[in-house]
Amino acid sequence: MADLVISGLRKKFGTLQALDDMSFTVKSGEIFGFVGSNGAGKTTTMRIALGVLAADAGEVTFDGEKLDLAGRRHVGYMPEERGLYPKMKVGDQLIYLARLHGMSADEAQASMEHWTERLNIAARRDDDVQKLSLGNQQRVQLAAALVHDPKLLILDEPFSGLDPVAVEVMSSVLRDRADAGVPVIFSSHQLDLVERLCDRVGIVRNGLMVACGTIDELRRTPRTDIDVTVAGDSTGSWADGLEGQHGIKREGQHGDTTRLSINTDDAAARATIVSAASATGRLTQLTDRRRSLSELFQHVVSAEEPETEEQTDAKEATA
Ligand SMILES: Nc1ncnc2c1ncn2[C@@H]1O[C@H](COP(=O)(O)OP(=O)(O)OP(=O)(O)O)[C@@H](O)[C@H]1O
Repeated sequence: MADLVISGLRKKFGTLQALDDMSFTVKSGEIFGFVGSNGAGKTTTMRIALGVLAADAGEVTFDGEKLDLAGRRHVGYMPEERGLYPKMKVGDQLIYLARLHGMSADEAQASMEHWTERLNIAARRDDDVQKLSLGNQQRVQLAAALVHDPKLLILDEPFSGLDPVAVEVMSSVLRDRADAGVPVIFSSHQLDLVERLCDRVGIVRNGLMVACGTIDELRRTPRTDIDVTVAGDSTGSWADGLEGQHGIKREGQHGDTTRLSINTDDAAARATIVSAASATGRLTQLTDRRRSLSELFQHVVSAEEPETEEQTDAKEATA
């Protein structure tokens, strides 16, 4: 299996620990969404995978082999700082990049024609890159990542700044590549898009992968949100102090009907909620809420920082 495996990457910039034991796998044929707050360590991870930056520790393998210079010829990379030659024509530039990666002149020409057509920029082949709109430059940048028929795709925020049509074109290209067996990893802050497109998602915080899996796996957190609507109660206070609840949000009120969202980690809480609600008024709705990726993200990223050993020691010393 041609999987990309990132194991135990560590990277310090001065005193800043940008990556702290970053580990995850992107499987052959899947689209992996790499998300996290600004500065969480996504670009640093991708740069190390590509070899533009050296790690302090850890390794990156592809298809079971350490990803070295030879292996990197088979990677399609879209850097965060876009890297095209502004004064070169789109077609010439793509052919040049394909040739650099070892394609023959005929293969490079055919591949350039294929990708410029697929990405709807065929009419711009003879334009200098600098004359294109930013969105079209981004399409060329994706074509540059694809033109040498890579076996692995690493894309840093490929969707930022694209119009909805371009988003659809890029999404379908990534899905096709994944269907052809290519592992695809991309970073993004567009969580709706990540949720729609990705087979698996990794959420990074402070240089560490803190949650990783399919959206459904990520939803199976120990806690659930239960939406409850009760008629005959205009306060919603019936739920205050219920056993097993970790937070109550008032979602709405209409006349004497109140809707609450109760966050709970207790399997028995549902029964407690039903009996407390029924004792207050008429229970008209009770559903487990499916959290969006955006809600999961907020939950994971804003979770309390685990204490460091030093902090625990300091607390114990002052106790
Ligand atoms: N060359 C560098 N020198 C010093 N610090 C750096 C360097 N590159 C990155 N950093 C720092 O490392 C941390 C991780 O940065 P990184 O660019 O990997 O985050 P990111 O998750 O890609 O963020 P964003 O979503 O904003 O693009 C940040 O605090 C950043 O300021």
